[in-house]
Amino acid sequence: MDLFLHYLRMPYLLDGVGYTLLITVLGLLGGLVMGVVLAAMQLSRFRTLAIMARAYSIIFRGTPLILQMVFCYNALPMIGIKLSAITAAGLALALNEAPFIAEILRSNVIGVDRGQVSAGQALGMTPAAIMRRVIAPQAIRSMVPALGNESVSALKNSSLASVVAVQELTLRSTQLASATFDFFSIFFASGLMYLVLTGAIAVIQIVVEMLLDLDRPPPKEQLARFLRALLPGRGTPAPLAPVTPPDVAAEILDEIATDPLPPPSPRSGPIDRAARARRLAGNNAAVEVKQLRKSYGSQNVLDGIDLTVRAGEIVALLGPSGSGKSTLLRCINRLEGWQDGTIRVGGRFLGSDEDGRPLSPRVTAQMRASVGVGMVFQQFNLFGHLTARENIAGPLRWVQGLSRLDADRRAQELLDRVGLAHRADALPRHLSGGQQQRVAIARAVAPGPAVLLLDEPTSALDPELVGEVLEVIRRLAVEEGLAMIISTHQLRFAGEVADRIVFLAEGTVIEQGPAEQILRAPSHPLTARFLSTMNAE
Ligand SMILES: Nc1ncnc2c1ncn2[C@@H]1O[C@H](COP(=O)(O)OP(=O)(O)OP(=O)(O)O)[C@@H](O)[C@H]1O
Repeated sequence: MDLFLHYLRMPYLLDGVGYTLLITVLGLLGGLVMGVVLAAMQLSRFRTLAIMARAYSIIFRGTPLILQMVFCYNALPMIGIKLSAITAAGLALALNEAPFIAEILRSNVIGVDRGQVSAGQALGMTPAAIMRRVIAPQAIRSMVPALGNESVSALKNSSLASVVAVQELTLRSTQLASATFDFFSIFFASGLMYLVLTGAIAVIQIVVEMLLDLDRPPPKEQLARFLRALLPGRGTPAPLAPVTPPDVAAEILDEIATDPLPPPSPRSGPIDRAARARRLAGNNAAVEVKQLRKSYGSQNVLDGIDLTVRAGEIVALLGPSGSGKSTLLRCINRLEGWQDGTIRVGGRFLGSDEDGRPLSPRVTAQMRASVGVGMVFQQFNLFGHLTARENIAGPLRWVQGLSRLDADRRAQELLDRVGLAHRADALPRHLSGGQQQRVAIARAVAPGPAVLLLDEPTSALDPELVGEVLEVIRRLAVEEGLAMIISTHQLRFAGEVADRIVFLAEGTVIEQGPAEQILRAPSHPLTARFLSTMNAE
């Protein structure tokens, strides 16, 4: 035991720990920088960059680290690059770690829900803003455990630096053991030193995970949890965690509790359809679709669509599943490209110049914001790491440039109008589907768009939640006089709010006209069949 303690304190071995740490840090930092570059190359739109990054990964993941160390130390001098043993070992470790770290980064980036990316685009966020505000914060949270693993593995791999005579812990332990024949005590002591280092990495990982935990309890509770994690089974026994965490309980209570909408504004009342139609006829076109053709491979999805929606007009898109309603809405917002035809929103070609040449994603995003087109998605697509308030206020700051105070004020006002002021600090996953969609509608309306596109906003909801969402659409969009194109299967709602119904089948408009007329007396047999099926359900 004395010998073991003696080796534990021995400066010769402790210096070895220093070298081990130095190589590990060099390898991890270098690997992280190169990993970010490799991941960016693989995710880039340029195929050549992606292929180069992939080739690098194949080479450096597929060859042993020990060979890479020898190569950096012994072969590089032949082409005039002479490195010290420590630098060569650090470089080799970095070159080897880079593809592994790149894969961790890449898989976590592509793992972020694509719907949130579409929502960011629809809000006018540039690709860089989406990466910084939406993807990175969520990807970083989920990559911490894998990076923790990678750090431990790098620390252990640093022992291979002994092959180029770096005086790290393993080399010094073996040298000492060969000289003293005290194998057991020396290797036991150096093993414990490695354990302390990997334990430190585990502690750092726990702390980072706790700091990034979105459901983080107050700091006091956090400290207690940290101590419990550090000292399992020591000290006062921790009270049993409640079976139902407070947030989940709040969520369940919230589902049960009614959160009534505020009373409707005095503006809502019976509509004089004829007067409204006359007024709308004189308005400018908010959306103009001409001869739009879109196909996925050999499948024609939109086949020569013509559609004009005037400012303030509400158009309901009806049609069987697969008729192309969502695709049409996504094309209007330039979330999709198309093969032929033109689309103007607010008189401008969204995403292309006057000659039809496509603009960059960044310029398209800025155009979306300046034209004023918002979108509500079937799957809500709220940013999962942000509270209800931040989901609304964030884009107002990042895209519209509002101050934090003004953005928060506007978000709170809208949450109030959709009856969710009391849930402003809740994360999307703690809200019911109906509540999430109400926040999503408030978020789309917040910048004051001229055109609002709604892609089956109630079809992912349980029947009892549909009514509250339709009521919010009525209050926030209909009463505000936005031009609206809503794809829906809610015939009654369409009849109540839409000025016009456009019926789509197999990518073509087969019938359109005043909502009342289409719903009461459709002229096309396909429309009639669709309506009778829907009414029967
Ligand atoms: N990214 C895609 N790749 C290939 N095919 C697609 C893609 N998106 C849509 N489609 C196809 O295009 C057609 C139209 O789809 P779309 O979602 O626009 O229809 P929809 O009328 O909105 O249907 P639903 O009411 O079920 O949502 C479908 O046949 C669908 O399979």
